Amino acid sequence: MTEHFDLAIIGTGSGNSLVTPDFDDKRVAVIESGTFGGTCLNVGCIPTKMFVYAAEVADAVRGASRYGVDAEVTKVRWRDIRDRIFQRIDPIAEGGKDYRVNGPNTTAYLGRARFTGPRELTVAYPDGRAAELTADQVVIATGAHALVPAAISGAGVPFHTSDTIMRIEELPEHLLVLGGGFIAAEMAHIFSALGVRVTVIARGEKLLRHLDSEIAERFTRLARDRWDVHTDAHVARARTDGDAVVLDLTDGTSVSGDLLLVATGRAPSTADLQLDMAGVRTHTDGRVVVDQYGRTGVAGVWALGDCCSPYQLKHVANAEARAVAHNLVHPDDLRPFPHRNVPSAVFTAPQIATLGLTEDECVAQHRPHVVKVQSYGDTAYGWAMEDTTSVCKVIADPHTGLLLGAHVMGPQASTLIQPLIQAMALGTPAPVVARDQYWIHPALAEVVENALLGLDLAERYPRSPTP
Ligand SMILES: Cc1cc2nc3c(=O)[nH]c(=O)nc-3n(C[C@H](O)[C@H](O)[C@H](O)COP(=O)(O)OP(=O)(O)OC[C@H]3O[C@@H](n4cnc5c(N)ncnc54)[C@H](O)[C@@H]3O)c2cc1C
Ligand SMILES: NC(=O)c1ccc[n+]([C@@H]2O[C@H](COP(=O)([O-])OP(=O)(O)OC[C@H]3O[C@@H](n4cnc5c(N)ncnc54)[C@H](O)[C@@H]3O)[C@@H](O)[C@H]2O)c1
Repeated sequence: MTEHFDLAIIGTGSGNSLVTPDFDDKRVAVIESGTFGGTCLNVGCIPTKMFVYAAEVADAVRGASRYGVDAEVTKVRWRDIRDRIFQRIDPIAEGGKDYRVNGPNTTAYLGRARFTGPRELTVAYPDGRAAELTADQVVIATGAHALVPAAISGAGVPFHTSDTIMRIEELPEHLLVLGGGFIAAEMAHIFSALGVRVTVIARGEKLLRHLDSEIAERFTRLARDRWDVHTDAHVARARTDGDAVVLDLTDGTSVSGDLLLVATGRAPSTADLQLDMAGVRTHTDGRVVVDQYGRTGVAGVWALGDCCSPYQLKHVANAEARAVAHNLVHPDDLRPFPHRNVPSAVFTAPQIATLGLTEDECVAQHRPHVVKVQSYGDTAYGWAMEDTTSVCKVIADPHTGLLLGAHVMGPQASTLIQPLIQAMALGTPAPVVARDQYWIHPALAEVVENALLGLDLAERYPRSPTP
């Protein structure tokens, strides 16, 4: 029997938040083929950052003697670290599922959805059964999944992705990380801080190539001190040698380790949705085509998050979900996806946060710009930390004083960048941000204050009256 709903949501990551009070007296189908709560909660942002915290504690202990405090890491209890994390997360996912299964206005379909018509779906259950449903409105929120290059998947070698590596039973001695992006940098940090030897194999000439090139270069230099980093490296063949996984590289060298993590990007999970049956179009990379409001072009069919977004970031997926939640019930007052000035952070060591244009992009776009690179080490808190490598780089328009970009690499970068995110969001000129508020002395935030004051803009912005 085909059931009919007011709203059907495919995917319970950010999609789960669409069941707002607006639907209290409506019928909502929530469809999930994996673990309730999606990537961020189960295999993404949250567990990785809980591991990162443990990694930072271990690194702090190792670096303590610099401050005259002798300490050492005598043991890493991997299973305890792992279990602290998942014993907290797993019940949340389970509770989220129960809430939808037993919700007064929700029906949970725990299987894989595909379209059979514009607002018609089949859900295939793991036991082979299937259910049919229709809905007035359907939201595609199916996220993305790890991409594994054919050189690995076709070779029959054992490998992990970020979906599985956080639940392993024992730490390896030597981890190979294929990729040079977000996940590679975060996982290399976690595992090396926990005592694992790490080799990173990246096809670019530097790690984290999406960053401002000065930051990426500085980071790659620091990474080489901690990990065995192979750049410009391409896998010709993957094989096993006893218990070891071996990657033969095209330059004739080989790397070998006892565990392989593949972190080579994530593709939108849209291939098996039969979107053509609904008339929903996709980009060549598989992302659902949507307009600025999340509309697919097929009446009543929407999309949000990693399955359609140019940003694979949870704060963006959540912001898109807030827009779609509004748009579903306000067809005459649509809210756009907030895609301007999207910040991100890589929780590696050192932490990196980024916002807006890179210096290279300013040059390429012929944007007049001024730049200041402020070292943490030139501020009082930086002295306390004995910091020699961390920086806050700000880029501004010399005519308006408005920030064009900000790039912070060092401790607390993801927090330090927040006043710069606010300045860009609110359109506040850099000198105004720097001068028209207090900066607590001698807090680390003085790095940001000094970066802004160091921009060559001062003449245009005389000090405003004391607030
Ligand atoms: C290791 C890792 C670390 C990350 N760290 C961060 C971070 O620190 N900060 C940050 O901003 N972002 C981070 N991200 C990215 C972030 O997790 C994603 O951008 C975000 O979770 C995407 O949310 P979503 O709702 O679009 O998709 P998801 O959360 O992936 O939800 C999609 C859901 O749809 C389900 N599904 C898929 N297809 C079907 C189908 N056909 N039928 C039924 N259900 C289906 C899936 O099982 C999944 O549960 C990280 C990602 C990873 C992998
Ligand atoms: N802190 C965060 O916000 C955070 C953390 C993790 C993941 N994420 C999100 O998840 C996405 C996926 O992460 P990711 O690290 O897998 O992707 P990524 O795009 O950040 O990096 C992919 C890396 O793999 C390399 N690569 C791609 N194809 C390859 C191939 N065939 N062979 C060898 N190398 C190849 C790329 O050159 C790049 O270095 C990120 O783009 C990010 O949006 C965010």
